[in-house]
Amino acid sequence: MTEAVLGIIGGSGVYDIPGLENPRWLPIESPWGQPSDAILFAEFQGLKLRFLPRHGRGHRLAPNELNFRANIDVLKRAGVTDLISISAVGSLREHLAPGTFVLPDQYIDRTHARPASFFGGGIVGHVGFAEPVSARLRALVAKAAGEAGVALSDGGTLVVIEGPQFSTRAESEMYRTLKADIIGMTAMPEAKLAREAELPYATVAMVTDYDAWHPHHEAVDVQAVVATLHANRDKAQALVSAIARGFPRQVEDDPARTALDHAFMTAPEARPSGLMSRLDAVAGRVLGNANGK
Ligand SMILES: CSC[C@H]1O[C@H](OP(=O)(O)O)[C@H](O)[C@@H]1O
Ligand SMILES: Nc1ncnc2[nH]cnc12
Repeated sequence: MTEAVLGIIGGSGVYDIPGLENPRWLPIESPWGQPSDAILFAEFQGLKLRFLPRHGRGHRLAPNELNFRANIDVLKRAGVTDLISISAVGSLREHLAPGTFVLPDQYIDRTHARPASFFGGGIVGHVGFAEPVSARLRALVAKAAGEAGVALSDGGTLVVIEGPQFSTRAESEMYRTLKADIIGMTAMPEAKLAREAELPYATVAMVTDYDAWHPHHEAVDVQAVVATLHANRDKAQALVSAIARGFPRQVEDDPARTALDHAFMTAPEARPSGLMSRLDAVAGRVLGNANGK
């Protein structure tokens, strides 16, 4: 049996997790460049937790400046076995009012200027992504929300835009016609890279605004987002605590853990050794490590 290590990526407004045991911020180096910040190592009732503030402490990095590959790589190096990501999102549906939590089960990727894969440059790999969210993690989060008394809408499609600007009204209306339910700027390529790193992944989204489509609500601005984040801070913390309390202490089966079993096209003898060592944390299980293990 392997011990579970829960990774949490904190989004806008979430730069720390209070109430953890033995917290220590440890910088971790990555061959993929600079991650957003050091990782907060801690425990919670016997569960190992690793927390990374996506935009860095003090919110120094814009969504389009994030080094998503380094972030996923360092979380994997920190021993994370399961990854829950927290995001502030806009609502594209009347019934998803600000303050609502949503657990999307699908994404639409509208980002276009971010490195979105660990593979390429001599090692070609393709992972399946039809079901981008771990159904097991979603069920755990939904159960935790029930226990914490936090209302949560389970399922839905999150469209991810490049940002950092919010959408035009026409774009916002177009995303509604694409059947997207919520809109954000960071779940892609994060979710893709988590899958390539064989990490089960789920987004916990908190609705902060009605984006730009709603006839009776002002178009989104940062002030509105921050106000909703502050007003719902206690709920968000209660949800995170309940997730950690109920999280299994041992690793459970998940299809994401074997995502790389049949992913690589490149013949073993054609794989560049420099790239193999760069992939040691992400894909060492199937590629072997730099020492040829
Ligand atoms: C401050 S609103 C825009 C900003 O908030 C969201 O970030 P995160 O997903 O990290 O919570 C959104 O994606 C944008 O980056
Ligand atoms: N309306 C919106 N669009 C994109 N990202 C967001 N994050 C919070 N609200 C958002």
